Amino acid sequence: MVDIQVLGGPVERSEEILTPDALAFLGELHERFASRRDELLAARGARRDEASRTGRLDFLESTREVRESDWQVAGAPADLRDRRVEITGPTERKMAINALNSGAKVWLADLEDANTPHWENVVGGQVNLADAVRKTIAFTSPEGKSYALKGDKHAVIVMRPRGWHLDERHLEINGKRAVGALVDFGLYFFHNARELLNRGSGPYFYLPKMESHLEARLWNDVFTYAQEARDIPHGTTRATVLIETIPAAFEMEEILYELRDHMSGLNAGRWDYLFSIIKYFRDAGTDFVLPDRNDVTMTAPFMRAYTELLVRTCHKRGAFAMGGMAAFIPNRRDPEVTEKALAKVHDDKSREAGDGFDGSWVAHPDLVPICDEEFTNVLGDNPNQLGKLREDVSVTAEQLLDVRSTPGNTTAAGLRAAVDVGVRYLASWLGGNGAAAIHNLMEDAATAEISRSQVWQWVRNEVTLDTGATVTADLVRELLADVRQSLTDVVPAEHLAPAVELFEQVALADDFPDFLTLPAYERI
Ligand SMILES: CC(=O)SCCNC(=O)CCNC(=O)[C@H](O)C(C)(C)COP(=O)(O)OP(=O)(O)OC[C@H]1O[C@@H](n2cnc3c(N)ncnc32)[C@H](O)[C@@H]1OP(=O)(O)O
Ligand SMILES: O=CC(=O)O
Ligand SMILES: [Mg+2]
Repeated sequence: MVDIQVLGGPVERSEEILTPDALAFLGELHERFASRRDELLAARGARRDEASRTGRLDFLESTREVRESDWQVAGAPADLRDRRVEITGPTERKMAINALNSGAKVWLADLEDANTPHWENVVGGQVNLADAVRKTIAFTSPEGKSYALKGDKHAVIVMRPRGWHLDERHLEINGKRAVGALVDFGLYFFHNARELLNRGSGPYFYLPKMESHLEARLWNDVFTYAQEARDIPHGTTRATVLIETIPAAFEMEEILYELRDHMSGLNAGRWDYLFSIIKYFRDAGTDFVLPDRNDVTMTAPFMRAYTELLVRTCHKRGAFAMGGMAAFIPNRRDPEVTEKALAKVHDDKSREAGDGFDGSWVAHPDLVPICDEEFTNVLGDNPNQLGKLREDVSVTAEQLLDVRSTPGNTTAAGLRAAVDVGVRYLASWLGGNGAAAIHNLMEDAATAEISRSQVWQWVRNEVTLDTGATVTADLVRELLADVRQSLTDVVPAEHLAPAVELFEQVALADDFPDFLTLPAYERI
């Protein structure tokens, strides 16, 4: 008998989500899969240490057969054949309605990078998703503005659960914290899979931050079990996997293969990818030092290698290739900011469409028409460009790892920006907002990881700035004090002090903390 304890406080309508049957389903998932999750997390560390020591990663010899044999992933379900524009965002009620009404083909309903896993967000997000699936979702803002779904065409919901590394401490299963990914997946699947199928859609997921095909195999086994247990036809659950860690870039084909019955595509999650490179090669010396974050664009040679390989690999296997997030966001009160953001997003989406991606992401409803236009320019009447095989592309391990050729500078302004943005974002995250507009850019857990890991990397490598100063822990502490002072009237006091402490912890610890959300979670 599985012992399940709900330790989280009351959340409105939680009794509709945390039903005895739903909790029993979570218990079954944990009995079958939680220990495998633990083993896979342990394996990550060993591989990372080796890569960090040698500065090398390569395609796996043990899976050569998978790369060289002939196979295809399952065909796309009808409502995922055209994914030219996808809007991402947290599952907060008003934003959920705005996303569904935005004109995007897909809403990536995010319980991950854009979400603080406060218990209210975890359970409240599931309430909102259940209403969104049933199209009953409505909301009245404190100012009295009413929100409801408009018309009869809404974005298809693709939910993103937490990555494998995060636990859910408000649920204990057999005396241990629950696995965040299984909680998010399990509750959504339990309450919505059948309903979605009855409505001509299905339980669709974005799967984040995986580091190997064995982690994809675990997801595939979870899907297979969940379908059997809930009497849902095999293969109706679908995954789009984010290739957003450097080891996963070496296992794209293997990941597609593991999930082939449930596969929808791969996505180029550029922000976590950059973070992962810093993390993986943290002790591999100056060859992996990245310049200022703003200098690292998608045209850097190693980023071109990654995205080109992703399109080539997906289309060879019949899977969708999905583009990533340009962080520039419009500001309805500032036309100049908006004009700049629209131009940047045009460029980004135009390059992705030209490269062969089948669609891409935007962070804001006002960007939906830009992405739509750029993809429609290339797709015309076709729903996707799976037929564009990109046989011209051939990418080597050296090209994927060629960080050294990235043009850019390491500047004092870049260092200060990393500290400033990192602290502001952590304060927002602690306050319950996992996505925030900061200096006209979208910031979320992935971009914040870059800020803090870049500071860590520059200290570790004693990087010289444009001013001639060397980056040291003391210099960063001085900056942190200065940034803290400058934010006293900007950031609520209750979040500022913990955000500063947390930033210092994740940017200056001797041993690189794996994820900033791990220590941050202990503070909420
Ligand atoms: C690296 C990655 O993983 S990227 C994916 C994860 N990140 C995300 O999903 C971030 C998504 N974007 C957002 O969360 C938001 O756009 C933010 C936080 C960056 C900016 O939000 P705001 O400051 O509220 O923007 P703004 O004031 O311009 O919003 C205008 C309207 O658009 C809505 N809106 C803005 N972004 C979104 C969105 N992504 N989805 C739905 N509605 C949105 C707002 O709710 C607001 O609605 P209202 O007029 O009815 O009040
Ligand atoms: O999840 C997306 C990313 O860029 O990270
Ligand atoms: Mg990410």
